[in-house]
Amino acid sequence: MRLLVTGGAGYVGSVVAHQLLSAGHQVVVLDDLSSGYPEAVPDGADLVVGGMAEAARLFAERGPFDGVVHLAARSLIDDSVRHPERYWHGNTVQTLALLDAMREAGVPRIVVSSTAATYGQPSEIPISETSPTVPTNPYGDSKLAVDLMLAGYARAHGIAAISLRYFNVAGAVGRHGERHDPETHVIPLALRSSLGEGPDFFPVFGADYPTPDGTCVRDFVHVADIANAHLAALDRARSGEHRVYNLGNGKGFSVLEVLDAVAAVTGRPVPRRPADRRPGDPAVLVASGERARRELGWRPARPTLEEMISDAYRFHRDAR
Ligand SMILES: NC(=O)c1ccc[n+]([C@@H]2O[C@H](COP(=O)([O-])OP(=O)(O)OC[C@H]3O[C@@H](n4cnc5c(N)ncnc54)[C@H](O)[C@@H]3O)[C@@H](O)[C@H]2O)c1
Ligand SMILES: O=c1ccn([C@@H]2O[C@H](COP(=O)(O)OP(=O)(O)O[C@H]3O[C@H](CO)[C@H](O)[C@H](O)[C@H]3O)[C@@H](O)[C@H]2O)c(=O)[nH]1
Repeated sequence: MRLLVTGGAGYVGSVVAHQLLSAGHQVVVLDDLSSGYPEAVPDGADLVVGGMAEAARLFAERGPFDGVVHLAARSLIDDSVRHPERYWHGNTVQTLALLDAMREAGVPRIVVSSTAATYGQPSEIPISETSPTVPTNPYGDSKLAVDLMLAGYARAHGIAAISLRYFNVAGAVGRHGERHDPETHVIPLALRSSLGEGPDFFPVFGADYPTPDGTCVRDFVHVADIANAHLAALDRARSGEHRVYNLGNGKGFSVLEVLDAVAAVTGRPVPRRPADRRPGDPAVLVASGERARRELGWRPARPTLEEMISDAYRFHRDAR
Protein backbone atom coordinates (compact mmCIF):
# COMPACT_ATOMS: atom_id res chain seq x y z
CA MET A 1 0.00 0.00 0.00
CA ARG A 2 1.00 3.62 -0.48
CA LEU A 3 0.56 5.18 2.96
CA LEU A 4 0.77 8.56 4.62
CA VAL A 5 2.16 8.26 8.16
CA THR A 6 1.58 11.43 10.18
CA GLY A 7 3.85 11.86 13.20
CA GLY A 8 6.41 9.48 11.67
CA ALA A 9 9.30 11.52 13.09
CA GLY A 10 8.10 10.77 16.63
CA TYR A 11 8.58 7.82 18.97
CA VAL A 12 5.76 5.45 18.02
CA GLY A 13 5.39 6.83 14.48
CA SER A 14 9.00 6.13 13.54
CA VAL A 15 8.62 2.49 14.60
CA VAL A 16 5.31 2.20 12.74
CA ALA A 17 6.92 3.66 9.59
CA HIS A 18 9.85 1.26 9.98
CA GLN A 19 7.59 -1.81 10.27
CA LEU A 20 5.41 -0.69 7.35
CA LEU A 21 8.50 -0.32 5.14
CA SER A 22 9.78 -3.73 6.29
CA ALA A 23 6.42 -5.23 5.24
CA GLY A 24 6.89 -3.76 1.74
CA HIS A 25 4.60 -0.72 1.92
CA GLN A 26 5.52 2.72 0.54
CA VAL A 27 5.63 5.42 3.20
CA VAL A 28 5.44 9.21 3.10
CA VAL A 29 5.84 10.81 6.54
CA LEU A 30 4.05 14.09 7.32
CA ASP A 31 5.38 15.68 10.50
CA ASP A 32 5.75 19.29 11.66
CA LEU A 33 8.74 18.33 13.86
CA SER A 34 7.08 19.98 16.90
CA SER A 35 8.19 17.04 19.05
CA GLY A 36 9.84 14.75 16.49
CA TYR A 37 13.25 14.54 14.85
CA PRO A 38 14.05 14.25 11.13
CA GLU A 39 16.74 11.65 11.89
CA ALA A 40 14.10 9.39 13.48
CA VAL A 41 12.34 8.97 10.12
CA PRO A 42 13.41 5.55 8.80
CA ASP A 43 15.45 5.22 5.62
CA GLY A 44 13.16 4.60 2.70
CA ALA A 45 10.40 6.96 3.87
CA ASP A 46 10.01 10.46 2.41
CA LEU A 47 9.65 13.21 5.02
CA VAL A 48 7.37 16.16 4.30
CA VAL A 49 7.60 18.81 7.02
CA GLY A 50 4.25 20.37 7.85
CA GLY A 51 0.90 20.06 9.53
CA MET A 52 -2.35 18.50 8.35
CA ALA A 53 -3.03 21.47 6.06
CA GLU A 54 -0.36 19.89 3.82
CA ALA A 55 -2.30 16.66 3.46
CA ALA A 56 -4.63 17.91 0.68
CA ARG A 57 -1.65 19.03 -1.42
CA LEU A 58 0.17 15.74 -0.80
CA PHE A 59 -2.83 13.66 -1.82
CA ALA A 60 -3.22 15.73 -4.99
CA GLU A 61 0.45 15.80 -5.96
CA ARG A 62 1.70 12.41 -4.80
CA GLY A 63 -1.45 10.30 -4.88
CA PRO A 64 -3.21 8.03 -5.07
CA PHE A 65 -2.79 6.95 -1.44
CA ASP A 66 -4.31 3.72 -0.11
CA GLY A 67 -4.48 4.92 3.46
CA VAL A 68 -3.33 7.08 6.35
CA VAL A 69 -1.78 6.07 9.65
CA HIS A 70 -2.33 9.08 11.88
CA LEU A 71 -0.08 9.37 14.92
CA ALA A 72 0.64 13.12 14.89
CA ALA A 73 -0.54 14.67 18.13
CA ARG A 74 0.41 16.59 21.20
CA SER A 75 0.37 14.33 24.25
CA LEU A 76 1.55 16.15 27.38
CA ILE A 77 -1.20 15.81 29.94
CA ASP A 78 -0.10 18.67 32.27
CA ASP A 79 0.34 20.96 29.30
CA SER A 80 -3.16 20.07 28.10
CA VAL A 81 -4.63 21.21 31.43
CA ARG A 82 -2.84 24.56 31.20
CA HIS A 83 -3.33 25.07 27.44
CA PRO A 84 -6.41 23.12 26.29
CA GLU A 85 -6.53 25.17 23.06
CA ARG A 86 -3.25 23.52 21.95
CA TYR A 87 -4.94 20.11 22.15
CA TRP A 88 -8.27 21.04 20.58
CA HIS A 89 -6.43 22.70 17.70
CA GLY A 90 -3.43 20.38 17.50
CA ASN A 91 -5.29 17.08 17.87
CA THR A 92 -8.97 17.57 17.07
CA VAL A 93 -9.00 20.39 14.49
CA GLN A 94 -5.88 19.03 12.75
CA THR A 95 -7.50 15.60 12.45
CA LEU A 96 -10.65 17.18 11.01
CA ALA A 97 -8.52 18.84 8.30
CA LEU A 98 -6.87 15.49 7.57
CA LEU A 99 -10.22 13.69 7.27
CA ASP A 100 -11.58 16.37 4.94
CA ALA A 101 -8.48 16.06 2.74
CA MET A 102 -9.02 12.29 2.66
CA ARG A 103 -12.66 12.70 1.61
CA GLU A 104 -11.72 15.17 -1.09
CA ALA A 105 -9.03 12.87 -2.50
CA GLY A 106 -10.93 9.61 -1.94
CA VAL A 107 -8.34 8.06 0.39
CA PRO A 108 -10.22 5.02 1.67
CA ARG A 109 -8.81 4.07 5.11
CA ILE A 110 -7.30 5.50 8.28
CA VAL A 111 -5.76 4.02 11.43
CA VAL A 112 -5.47 6.50 14.30
CA SER A 113 -3.55 6.58 17.61
CA SER A 114 -6.03 6.86 20.42
CA THR A 115 -5.21 6.39 24.09
CA ALA A 116 -6.16 4.85 27.41
CA ALA A 117 -6.62 8.48 28.52
CA THR A 118 -10.02 8.43 26.72
CA TYR A 119 -11.34 6.23 29.58
CA GLY A 120 -10.27 8.53 32.42
CA GLN A 121 -10.77 6.95 35.87
CA PRO A 122 -11.85 3.46 34.84
CA SER A 123 -15.01 2.00 36.28
CA GLU A 124 -13.83 -1.56 35.69
CA ILE A 125 -10.55 -3.46 35.30
CA PRO A 126 -9.59 -4.74 32.80
CA ILE A 127 -10.83 -1.89 30.62
CA SER A 128 -12.73 -2.99 27.53
CA GLU A 129 -13.72 -0.94 24.51
CA THR A 130 -17.27 -0.71 25.85
CA SER A 131 -16.13 0.75 29.21
CA PRO A 132 -17.32 4.35 29.85
CA THR A 133 -15.16 7.09 28.30
CA VAL A 134 -14.84 9.99 30.73
CA PRO A 135 -11.45 11.62 30.18
CA THR A 136 -9.89 13.55 33.07
CA ASN A 137 -7.89 16.05 31.02
CA PRO A 138 -8.11 18.00 27.72
CA TYR A 139 -5.61 15.64 26.08
CA GLY A 140 -8.01 12.73 26.61
CA ASP A 141 -10.96 14.94 25.59
CA SER A 142 -9.27 15.93 22.34
CA LYS A 143 -8.51 12.29 21.50
CA LEU A 144 -12.00 11.07 22.39
CA ALA A 145 -13.41 13.79 20.11
CA VAL A 146 -11.27 12.39 17.28
CA ASP A 147 -12.69 8.91 17.88
CA LEU A 148 -16.24 10.28 17.75
CA MET A 149 -15.41 12.19 14.57
CA LEU A 150 -14.08 9.01 12.95
CA ALA A 151 -17.30 7.16 13.76
CA GLY A 152 -19.37 9.84 12.03
CA TYR A 153 -17.10 10.09 8.98
CA ALA A 154 -17.02 6.33 8.57
CA ARG A 155 -20.80 6.07 8.72
CA ALA A 156 -21.58 9.05 6.50
CA HIS A 157 -18.68 9.03 4.05
CA GLY A 158 -17.69 5.38 3.82
CA ILE A 159 -14.18 5.85 5.24
CA ALA A 160 -12.73 2.70 6.84
CA ALA A 161 -11.51 3.84 10.27
CA ILE A 162 -9.79 2.20 13.22
CA SER A 163 -8.78 3.76 16.53
CA LEU A 164 -6.03 1.99 18.44
CA ARG A 165 -6.12 2.88 22.14
CA TYR A 166 -2.58 2.35 23.32
CA PHE A 167 -1.99 1.84 27.02
CA ASN A 168 1.61 2.58 28.17
CA VAL A 169 4.01 2.27 25.27
CA ALA A 170 7.58 1.25 26.15
CA GLY A 171 10.81 -0.09 24.66
CA ALA A 172 12.61 0.68 21.42
CA VAL A 173 13.40 -0.90 18.06
CA GLY A 174 17.02 -0.32 17.01
CA ARG A 175 17.60 3.38 16.57
CA HIS A 176 13.91 4.20 17.07
CA GLY A 177 13.13 4.93 20.68
CA GLU A 178 11.58 7.34 23.12
CA ARG A 179 13.02 10.83 22.94
CA HIS A 180 10.55 13.31 24.37
CA ASP A 181 11.47 16.77 25.60
CA PRO A 182 10.31 17.19 28.26
CA GLU A 183 10.17 13.48 29.09
CA THR A 184 7.30 12.60 31.39
CA HIS A 185 7.14 8.80 31.05
CA VAL A 186 8.17 6.53 33.87
CA ILE A 187 10.62 4.15 32.15
CA PRO A 188 12.94 6.67 30.43
CA LEU A 189 12.89 8.84 33.58
CA ALA A 190 13.72 5.87 35.83
CA LEU A 191 16.56 4.86 33.49
CA ARG A 192 18.04 8.36 33.79
CA SER A 193 17.77 8.34 37.58
CA SER A 194 19.39 4.91 37.75
CA LEU A 195 22.27 6.07 35.54
CA GLY A 196 22.79 9.25 37.57
CA GLU A 197 21.64 11.41 34.65
CA GLY A 198 18.31 12.64 35.99
CA PRO A 199 17.22 14.33 39.16
CA ASP A 200 18.96 12.85 42.23
CA PHE A 201 15.75 11.09 43.22
CA PHE A 202 13.01 9.66 41.03
CA PRO A 203 9.70 11.10 42.34
CA VAL A 204 7.16 8.36 42.98
CA PHE A 205 3.84 10.11 42.45
CA GLY A 206 1.60 8.80 45.24
CA ALA A 207 2.10 5.95 47.73
CA ASP A 208 -1.45 5.59 49.01
CA TYR A 209 -3.35 4.29 46.00
CA PRO A 210 -5.61 1.27 46.55
CA THR A 211 -3.06 -1.08 44.94
CA PRO A 212 -0.88 -3.83 46.49
CA ASP A 213 2.13 -1.54 47.11
CA GLY A 214 0.26 1.80 47.11
CA THR A 215 1.69 3.02 43.78
CA CYS A 216 -0.14 3.25 40.43
CA VAL A 217 -0.39 0.19 38.21
CA ARG A 218 0.04 0.42 34.43
CA ASP A 219 -0.14 -1.93 31.46
CA PHE A 220 3.09 -1.57 29.45
CA VAL A 221 3.24 -2.67 25.81
CA HIS A 222 6.34 -2.96 23.63
CA VAL A 223 6.42 -0.34 20.87
CA ALA A 224 7.17 -3.08 18.30
CA ASP A 225 3.93 -4.84 19.29
CA ILE A 226 2.04 -1.54 19.09
CA ALA A 227 3.47 -0.95 15.60
CA ASN A 228 2.46 -4.42 14.41
CA ALA A 229 -1.13 -3.76 15.44
CA HIS A 230 -1.21 -0.92 12.88
CA LEU A 231 -0.40 -3.37 10.10
CA ALA A 232 -3.17 -5.69 11.24
CA ALA A 233 -5.57 -2.73 11.52
CA LEU A 234 -4.85 -1.59 7.95
CA ASP A 235 -5.85 -5.07 6.78
CA ARG A 236 -8.94 -5.23 9.00
CA ALA A 237 -10.37 -1.75 8.23
CA ARG A 238 -13.75 -1.99 6.45
CA SER A 239 -15.46 0.76 4.45
CA GLY A 240 -18.18 2.53 6.44
CA GLU A 241 -17.05 1.07 9.77
CA HIS A 242 -15.19 2.57 12.73
CA ARG A 243 -13.73 0.05 15.20
CA VAL A 244 -11.88 0.75 18.44
CA TYR A 245 -9.23 -1.59 19.88
CA ASN A 246 -7.38 -1.43 23.19
CA LEU A 247 -3.71 -2.32 22.93
CA GLY A 248 -2.29 -3.69 26.16
CA ASN A 249 -0.83 -6.87 27.60
CA GLY A 250 -3.64 -7.28 30.10
CA LYS A 251 -1.14 -7.31 32.96
CA GLY A 252 -0.28 -4.41 35.24
CA PHE A 253 2.98 -3.41 36.92
CA SER A 254 3.22 -0.91 39.76
CA VAL A 255 5.57 2.06 39.63
CA LEU A 256 7.75 0.37 42.29
CA GLU A 257 7.87 -2.84 40.24
CA VAL A 258 8.99 -0.78 37.24
CA LEU A 259 11.77 0.84 39.30
CA ASP A 260 12.94 -2.62 40.45
CA ALA A 261 12.89 -3.92 36.88
CA VAL A 262 14.92 -0.90 35.72
CA ALA A 263 17.47 -1.53 38.48
CA ALA A 264 17.73 -5.20 37.45
CA VAL A 265 18.46 -4.19 33.84
CA THR A 266 20.99 -1.43 34.55
CA GLY A 267 22.54 -3.17 37.57
CA ARG A 268 22.14 0.08 39.51
CA PRO A 269 19.36 1.03 41.91
CA VAL A 270 16.88 3.79 41.11
CA PRO A 271 17.15 6.35 43.92
CA ARG A 272 13.60 7.39 44.71
CA ARG A 273 11.56 9.66 46.91
CA PRO A 274 7.82 9.74 47.64
CA ALA A 275 6.04 12.67 46.00
CA ASP A 276 2.47 13.96 45.85
CA ARG A 277 -0.02 12.22 43.59
CA ARG A 278 -0.02 13.58 40.04
CA PRO A 279 -3.48 15.10 39.45
CA GLY A 280 -5.67 12.97 37.20
CA ASP A 281 -3.61 9.77 37.49
CA PRO A 282 -5.94 6.75 37.70
CA ALA A 283 -4.80 4.13 40.24
CA VAL A 284 -4.93 1.23 37.80
CA LEU A 285 -4.99 1.10 33.99
CA VAL A 286 -5.03 -2.40 32.57
CA ALA A 287 -6.45 -3.26 29.15
CA SER A 288 -8.58 -6.11 28.03
CA GLY A 289 -6.93 -7.13 24.78
CA GLU A 290 -9.70 -9.56 23.96
CA ARG A 291 -11.20 -7.64 21.02
CA ALA A 292 -7.81 -6.95 19.42
CA ARG A 293 -6.97 -10.64 19.75
CA ARG A 294 -10.27 -11.78 18.30
CA GLU A 295 -10.68 -9.30 15.45
CA LEU A 296 -7.11 -8.26 14.58
CA GLY A 297 -5.42 -11.53 15.51
CA TRP A 298 -3.03 -9.32 17.50
CA ARG A 299 -0.96 -10.93 20.23
CA PRO A 300 1.93 -9.06 21.83
CA ALA A 301 5.18 -10.93 21.07
CA ARG A 302 7.27 -9.06 23.65
CA PRO A 303 5.16 -9.00 26.82
CA THR A 304 7.90 -8.89 29.45
CA LEU A 305 8.84 -5.68 31.22
CA GLU A 306 12.49 -6.82 31.16
CA GLU A 307 12.58 -6.86 27.35
CA MET A 308 10.89 -3.44 27.09
CA ILE A 309 13.28 -1.90 29.60
CA SER A 310 16.38 -3.61 28.10
CA ASP A 311 15.47 -2.25 24.66
CA ALA A 312 14.83 1.23 26.06
CA TYR A 313 18.17 1.05 27.92
CA ARG A 314 20.05 0.03 24.76
CA PHE A 315 18.44 2.90 22.84
CA HIS A 316 19.29 5.34 25.63
CA ARG A 317 22.95 4.20 25.75
CA ASP A 318 23.36 4.36 21.97
CA ALA A 319 21.74 7.80 21.74
CA ARG A 320 24.16 9.31 24.27
N1 LIG B 1 3.75 7.15 23.98
C1 LIG B 1 2.68 6.65 24.60
O1 LIG B 1 2.77 5.98 25.65
C2 LIG B 1 1.30 6.85 23.99
C3 LIG B 1 0.20 6.25 24.63
C4 LIG B 1 -1.07 6.42 24.09
C5 LIG B 1 -1.25 7.13 22.91
N2 LIG B 1 -0.17 7.72 22.31
C6 LIG B 1 -0.41 8.46 21.06
O2 LIG B 1 0.48 7.97 20.08
C7 LIG B 1 0.86 8.98 19.18
C8 LIG B 1 2.38 9.07 19.11
O3 LIG B 1 2.89 9.34 20.40
P1 LIG B 1 4.45 9.47 20.66
O4 LIG B 1 4.70 9.08 22.06
O5 LIG B 1 5.17 8.80 19.56
O6 LIG B 1 4.62 11.05 20.55
P2 LIG B 1 5.78 11.90 19.86
O7 LIG B 1 5.64 13.28 20.42
O8 LIG B 1 7.10 11.22 19.99
O9 LIG B 1 5.36 11.90 18.33
C9 LIG B 1 4.35 12.72 17.81
C10 LIG B 1 4.84 13.22 16.44
O10 LIG B 1 3.81 13.98 15.83
C11 LIG B 1 4.34 15.21 15.34
N3 LIG B 1 3.24 16.18 15.37
C12 LIG B 1 2.55 16.60 16.45
N4 LIG B 1 1.56 17.43 16.06
C13 LIG B 1 1.62 17.51 14.70
C14 LIG B 1 0.85 18.16 13.72
N5 LIG B 1 -0.21 18.92 14.03
N6 LIG B 1 1.20 18.02 12.42
C15 LIG B 1 2.25 17.25 12.05
N7 LIG B 1 3.00 16.57 12.95
C16 LIG B 1 2.69 16.71 14.26
C17 LIG B 1 5.50 15.54 16.26
O11 LIG B 1 6.47 16.37 15.68
C18 LIG B 1 6.06 14.13 16.54
O12 LIG B 1 7.02 13.76 15.59
C19 LIG B 1 0.17 10.25 19.68
O13 LIG B 1 -1.01 10.42 18.93
C20 LIG B 1 -0.13 9.95 21.14
O14 LIG B 1 -1.25 10.67 21.59
C21 LIG B 1 1.09 7.59 22.82
O1 LIG C 1 8.33 10.92 37.38
C1 LIG C 1 7.38 10.12 37.35
C2 LIG C 1 6.67 9.81 36.16
C3 LIG C 1 5.61 8.92 36.23
N1 LIG C 1 5.27 8.36 37.41
C4 LIG C 1 4.13 7.43 37.48
O2 LIG C 1 4.30 6.40 36.54
C5 LIG C 1 3.04 5.98 36.02
C6 LIG C 1 3.06 6.02 34.51
O3 LIG C 1 3.15 7.38 34.10
P1 LIG C 1 3.49 7.81 32.62
O4 LIG C 1 3.57 9.31 32.60
O5 LIG C 1 4.68 7.04 32.16
O6 LIG C 1 2.25 7.32 31.74
P2 LIG C 1 0.66 7.50 32.00
O7 LIG C 1 0.17 6.29 32.69
O8 LIG C 1 0.37 8.85 32.56
O9 LIG C 1 0.12 7.45 30.48
C7 LIG C 1 -0.92 8.28 30.01
O10 LIG C 1 -0.41 9.28 29.21
C8 LIG C 1 0.22 8.87 28.02
C9 LIG C 1 0.54 10.13 27.28
O11 LIG C 1 1.70 10.70 27.75
C10 LIG C 1 -0.66 7.97 27.18
O12 LIG C 1 -1.65 8.68 26.50
C11 LIG C 1 -1.28 6.88 28.00
O13 LIG C 1 -2.30 6.24 27.23
C12 LIG C 1 -1.91 7.44 29.22
O14 LIG C 1 -2.38 6.39 30.03
C13 LIG C 1 2.00 6.93 36.63
O15 LIG C 1 1.40 6.30 37.71
C14 LIG C 1 2.82 8.10 37.11
O16 LIG C 1 2.27 8.74 38.24
C15 LIG C 1 5.95 8.65 38.58
O17 LIG C 1 5.64 8.14 39.66
N2 LIG C 1 6.99 9.52 38.52
